[in-house]
Order: sequence, then structure tokens, then C-alpha cells
Amino acid sequence: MQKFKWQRIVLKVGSALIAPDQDGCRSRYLLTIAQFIVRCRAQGIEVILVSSGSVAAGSHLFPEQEQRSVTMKKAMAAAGQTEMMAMWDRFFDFPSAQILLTHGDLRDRERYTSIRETVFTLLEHGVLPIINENDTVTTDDLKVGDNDNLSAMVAAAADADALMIFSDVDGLYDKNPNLHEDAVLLPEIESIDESIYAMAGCATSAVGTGGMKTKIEAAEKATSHGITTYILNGFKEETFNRLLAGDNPGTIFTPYEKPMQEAVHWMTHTANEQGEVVVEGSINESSNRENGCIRSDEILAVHGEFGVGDTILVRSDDGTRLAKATANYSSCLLSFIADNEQSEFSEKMQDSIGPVVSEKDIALLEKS
Ligand SMILES: Nc1ncnc2c1ncn2[C@@H]1O[C@H](COP(=O)(O)OP(=O)(O)O)[C@@H](O)[C@H]1O
Ligand SMILES: N[C@@H](CCC(=O)OP(=O)(O)O)C(=O)O
Repeated sequence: MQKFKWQRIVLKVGSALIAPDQDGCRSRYLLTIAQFIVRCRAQGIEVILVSSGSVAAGSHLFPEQEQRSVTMKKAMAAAGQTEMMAMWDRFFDFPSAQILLTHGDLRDRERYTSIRETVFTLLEHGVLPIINENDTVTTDDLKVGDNDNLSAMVAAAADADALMIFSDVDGLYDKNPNLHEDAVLLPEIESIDESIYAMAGCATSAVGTGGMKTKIEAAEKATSHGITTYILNGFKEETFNRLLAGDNPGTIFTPYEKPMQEAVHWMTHTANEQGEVVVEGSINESSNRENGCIRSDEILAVHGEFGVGDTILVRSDDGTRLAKATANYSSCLLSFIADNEQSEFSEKMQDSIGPVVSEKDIALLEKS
């Protein structure tokens, strides 16, 4: 069996563990998780906590019949977040730090880099980063939407070697165990495909978001970056003892043998496209494109508004998503150049700026 040999781990704690009876934060399960964090740190393992539960923790402060509105949920998150942080902080005799993020922060390369640096600095100084989505400021466009995916983005940003998702079930089953008595726990998943997603149902608790689907998405994101991912039962004390003994008490997803590089991973799994360029055929059909380098004379259409440095999608004329890339041109300039590709201006422009996307800033999406 595998030893507990990690150097840097991200622990994701679901809402049901924070506020199990929706009457504010409870220490019932958090105490065991806090002890686990203390034990990991005592072994020299760096820990980052992604804690859900602000909405569930804050719900008792607001009338039940109004809790479904988005505005009310944001208010619950704002109030619950302080309650939750106070609870976590009380367990530790080392300092902790709150980081609240949106997808808007993570998909912006500069802000992403700044988040990475802050996390590394906190870890270097022995401070426990506690991360949640900044629910109060999110909009549909800005949010990650669930902390499973957020925790995988955090694990990749932090160069963690393991992601442990603590939930209210023992792991991934072949069907929802809360609805099917004969569901079977799957201890190890070596690769994630449609058949794995087909097993995942929604959350059945009143406070969970995303159920198993978002946990599998998180596992896919994390394992593609070389991060071993677990889904575990945070209600059971034995989970933590078995983990420290090097055992697998839930479901383990094995990491890719050839993980993506950090920048390519970020572009594939964290950044989302601001616009797209349409080219003919597949990415390797043109000699220019062998290395993923695309020039304007290959562009059939430009969609959306983007600026230099934004992430764009490269799509084939048959609709296939070929690659994500960093734009070297704004959409406006690119449309002009593509429409006037024979002009002297277009040629001069490309000679000085270079290709539309360059080989070092492209993440291929096509399966080879
Ligand atoms: N195949 C499955 N295996 C395990 N749990 C599943 C499965 N499909 C759906 N679920 C549901 O997912 C829930 C866990 O997700 P969720 O409620 O979002 O937890 P959390 O708040 O910890 O993120 C389980 O309680 C279960 O009802
Ligand atoms: N950001 C939200 C958590 C959203 C979420 O994904 O919840 P969960 O499914 O319990 O991990 C909160 O703090 O309430």
C-alpha cells in the first residue's frame, strides 16, 4: 500500500462537514480535520485548505423562506465566512490566512501568478492558507461555481502533489449510494472518461453543490497536472488515520504519467476563452501548424472581442475545438489583418509582431 508521502497537499472540505445541521458552524467534524492538518504539518507536509460552507454556516442568520434568492445566498456567504474562519482559526496554534477568489481572478494570468506567489509565501512562513470562492462578489460570468473545481485549480496553482476532497460519502460509487442500496465503492480510477462521468449524480444533501460530477471534473483537472486525487469521507475519523497509515480509505484517482506543464494546464483547465479564431482542418494539417504556430493567412473567421494576452479558442471549420492559445493580436486588429491578408500593412505587422499565436503559448485540445 502507498505510504503517506506527500509534500504539499490541498484539502477540500464540503459544506455538510462545516454546518451539518445548518445551524451555524459546528466543531463536530472539523475538529478531526483540524487534527489531521496539525498531524500533517508535524510531518513537514505543507497544507492548503479549501473550505466550503460559508453559505451553509451563515444560513441560520436569515429567514428560511428567503434563502433561495441569490442575493440572500451572498449575504449568507458574507456572514458565514467570518463565522467559519473564526472556527478554523480557533483550532490552530499557528496562523491561518483567508484567500477569497473568483474565476475572474484565476483566469487572469497576472492575478493567477499573484495568487500563486501569495500562497507560496504563506507556506514558506508556516501560515495555513484557507481558500473559498468569493461568493459575495461573483456573477455568473465570474464564478467557478463549486469548490471541487476551485480546489483543483488551487492544487494546480500551488503545485501540490495531492488533492483530498472530503465529502459526506466514502468515495465514488458506480451510482449514487444515497439512492441505490446496491451501489459499489470504486477504490481506484486509473483514467477518467465518459463512463466515469455517467456514474456521477447530483448532490442529495441540502447544502452540497455539484455532487460527484464536479468532483470528477476536479479529479480530471488535478490528475492531468500530475496531482493524485482522493474522494474521501470526512465524517469518519478512521478516514484520517488510514490516510496517515498510507492506506486508501476512499477513491483514489491516479495522476497522468506525463502531466501537463503548469502554463499549458492553466490555459486548458483554468483560463476560459475570450473569443475564437476559426482555421481550416486540424492543427497539424498545415506545415506552419506543426508546432501549433498559426499565421493570419490561415484564419477563416474571428469571433468575439479579445485583447493581446487574452486566452482564445482555435476552432476548426468543422467545429472541432483544436487548441487554446494566448492571442498575440487583439480581435480588432486580427479581423483587419485576416480581411486584408495580402496587404503590405498586414505583412509588415506580422513580421514585427509574429504569428497570431505562437508555439510556446498554445495548449492542444485535440486528442493525438
Ligand atoms: N456515484 C456517486 N458516488 C457517490 N456519491 C454520489 C454519486 N452520485 C451522486 N452522489 C452524491 O454526491 C454527494 C456528494 O456531493 P456534494 O453533496 O456536492 O458534497 P460536498 O458538499 O462535500 O461537495 C453524495 O452525498 C451523493 O448524494
Ligand atoms: N463557496 C460556497 C461553497 C460551494 C460548494 O462547492 O459547496 P460544496 O459542494 O459543499 O463544496 C460556500 O462557501 O458556501
